[in-house]
Amino acid sequence: MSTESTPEPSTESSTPPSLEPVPVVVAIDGPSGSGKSSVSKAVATRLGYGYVDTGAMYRALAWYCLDLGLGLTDQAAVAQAARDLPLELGTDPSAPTVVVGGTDVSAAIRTTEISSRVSAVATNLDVRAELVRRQRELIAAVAASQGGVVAEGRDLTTVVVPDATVRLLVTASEEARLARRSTELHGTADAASVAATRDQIVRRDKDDSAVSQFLTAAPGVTVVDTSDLDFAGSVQAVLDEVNAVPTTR
Ligand SMILES: Nc1ncnc2c1ncn2[C@@H]1O[C@H](COP(=O)(O)OP(=O)(O)OP(=O)(O)O)[C@@H](O)[C@H]1O
Ligand SMILES: Nc1ccn([C@H]2C[C@H](O)[C@@H](COP(=O)(O)O)O2)c(=O)n1
Repeated sequence: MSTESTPEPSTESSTPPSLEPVPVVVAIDGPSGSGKSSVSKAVATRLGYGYVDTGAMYRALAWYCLDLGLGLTDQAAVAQAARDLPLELGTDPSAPTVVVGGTDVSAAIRTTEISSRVSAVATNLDVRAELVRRQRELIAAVAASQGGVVAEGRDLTTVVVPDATVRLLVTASEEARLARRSTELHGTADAASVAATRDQIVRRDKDDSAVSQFLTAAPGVTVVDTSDLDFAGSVQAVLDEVNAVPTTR
C-alpha cells in the first residue's frame, strides 16, 4: 500500500495579479495663448513627469535657419536644415532648455521676430515629417525613463502620439487668449496692446491650422475650455482629466 498522500486541492486564494504602472503619455494640443505650455509644465511638475515642448522645436529650427542666413520660404533648404538641426531639448518642466549646436537659444526663440516667422517653417511638410519623427523618439524615451511625459503642441493628439494615454485640447476663447498674451507681452490688456498682439494669436493660428487640427477636437480628444478659469483652475482641470485615466495594467 502506498504511503503517499493524495495532494490537497490548492487553498491559494484568487488574489488578482499585481498591477504594473505603464508609462503615461499626456498629449495636449491647443491654439496660441490657450495656456497649454504653462499648464503642461505645471502638470508635469506636479506629476513628476518630463515635459516636451514641440513648438520649441519649430522655433529652434526657425532660429537655426535665420542664423544660417536661409530664407524661411526656401522649402528644400529649410527641410534640409530640419534634418541637420543639432538640437538638444531639455525636458525638465521646471527648467526646460533649448540648445542648438551648443548655443542655449531658450530665450532667443521667444522673440517677436521668431514668433511672427515660425509658421513659415511649421507649415513645411518635409520639416513636419522630420520633427514629428524626432518628437516620437523623444516622447517615448522620456516616458520610459520618468514614468510619464506631458507633450504639447498642435498635432500631438492627432499625428505625433494619437495613441497617447490622455488626449486633450486645451482651449480658450479668442478674447481670453488675446488678453492673456497681451498681458504677458505688454503687461496690460488695453485695446492698443490687444491690437498689437493679434498677429501672434489670430494670424498665426490661421496659418498653422492649415496643416494641423487644433481649433476643434479630433474624435476621442477631450476639450478643456479654460476661458473662465484662472491659471490654477486650468492646471487642476487638466490634472482631473489625467487622474481619471487608469495608468496600470
Ligand atoms: N487660465 C489660464 N490658463 C492658462 N494660462 C493662463 C491663464 N490665464 C493666464 N494665463 C497666461 O496666458 C499666457 C499664455 O500661456 P502659454 O504661453 O502657456 O500659452 P500657449 O498656449 O502655450 O501659447 P503658444 O502656443 O503661443 O506658445 C501665459 O502668460 C499664462 O500664464
Ligand atoms: N506640434 C506643433 C507645435 C508647434 N507648431 C507650430 C505652431 C507655432 O507657429 C510654432 C511655435 O509653437 P508655440 O511655441 O507657439 O506653441 O510651431 C506646430 O505646427 N506643431
